[in-house]
Amino acid sequence: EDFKFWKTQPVPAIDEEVKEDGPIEADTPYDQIKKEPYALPGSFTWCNVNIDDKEELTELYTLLTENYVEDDDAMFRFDYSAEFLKWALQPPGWKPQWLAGVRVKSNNKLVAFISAIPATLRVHEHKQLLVEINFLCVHKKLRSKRLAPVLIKEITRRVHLEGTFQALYTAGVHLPKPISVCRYYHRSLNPKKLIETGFSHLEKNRNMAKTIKYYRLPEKPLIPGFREMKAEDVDSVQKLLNTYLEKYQVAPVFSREDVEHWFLPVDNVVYSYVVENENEITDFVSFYNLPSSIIGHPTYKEIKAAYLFYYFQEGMGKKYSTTRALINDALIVAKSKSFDVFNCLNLMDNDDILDDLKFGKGDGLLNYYLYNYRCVEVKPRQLGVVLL
Ligand SMILES: COc1cccc(CC(=N)NC(=O)c2cccnc2OC2CCNCC2)c1
Repeated sequence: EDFKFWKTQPVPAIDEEVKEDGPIEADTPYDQIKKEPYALPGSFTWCNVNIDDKEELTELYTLLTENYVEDDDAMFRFDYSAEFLKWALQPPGWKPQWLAGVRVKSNNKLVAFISAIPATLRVHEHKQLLVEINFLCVHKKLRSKRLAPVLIKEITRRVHLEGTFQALYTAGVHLPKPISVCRYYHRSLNPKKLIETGFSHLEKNRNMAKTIKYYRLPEKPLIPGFREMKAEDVDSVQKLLNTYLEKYQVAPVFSREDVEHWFLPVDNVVYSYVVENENEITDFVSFYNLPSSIIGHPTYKEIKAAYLFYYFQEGMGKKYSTTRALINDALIVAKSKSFDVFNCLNLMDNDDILDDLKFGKGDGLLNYYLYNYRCVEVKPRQLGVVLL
């Protein structure tokens, strides 16, 4: 019945009104942490998915591309690429035992997965070392065997063993208890394909020809000094991004290594740009490549989707660009790289530009959660953390 598992976990009750921030339970002393993995149903066994091994990386890719998150109408499924997964799962401080898989004993088939990566998150004034949980996936044929609770307990145990007791995660489903509830938005770049695949529909009073014109973008970015980020920019980006994110109530704090890993461009994975004028970086914007398979479509197989990642503007950001101009240049570059759609959430300052830049409201919500940490509710525009 409702939230049987979550009622056993250190998270606020669904109807609790959180009044102050803080851990829900104390750190577990090492000698009280279970040293052996949680029991799995008979024919399954735990493994660490070794994504440095090409075959195992492909096994993980295949599990996710066939069984991971779909949209509410089961028309699209995330299709994270193998290169993307390697990037997403091996940031500074990553641990092999935090890429937990479940295999069938008889044929060694990978049938479930969950991951944790380290991060530093500032919650109001408190800097919290925690993990980001992501890619929880159970093969479609093993649903309702109550495997997800076991995966969550096992990754929690493995994270506890490394001395970490808080986590951050997102989900489309409403669980006890979101720290923030965000809406998602889409900006058409290739409206013809999006309409033909059913991702979006023609607005009333706007035929296809008018729709193509409505979403048309320039060939090249408009902001003077807008260029790809490079290694020499890392120090400036780290300083200016961490400073910019201080305006949000909940936001990550990036080390220099974090900035190198998350923002130096990687073909087909992450795209990052800076605005440089008079030898000074004043603006930054990034987006990541997350295509979606189109389930059972005869002609189109994929939606090429870009997802807004982090950005900043120095000072009041009015010197060279506004948030609008900055995201607009990201749209222009994404279009020039043949993305079909540009997605984002209404967090950070995104809400200010959604209408002007012709984003349409998505049909769903993305809930943000903290594990073992009470946090007074955060409005989306006060949230500065973007997960993959
Ligand atoms: C278009 O293909 C889809 C395939 C699967 C699910 C969805 C809807 C959806 N759930 N979208 C989002 O969660 C989303 C929408 C805008 C921006 N970021 C998002 O999610 C990110 C962050 C959380 N992990 C998934 C990727 C769409």
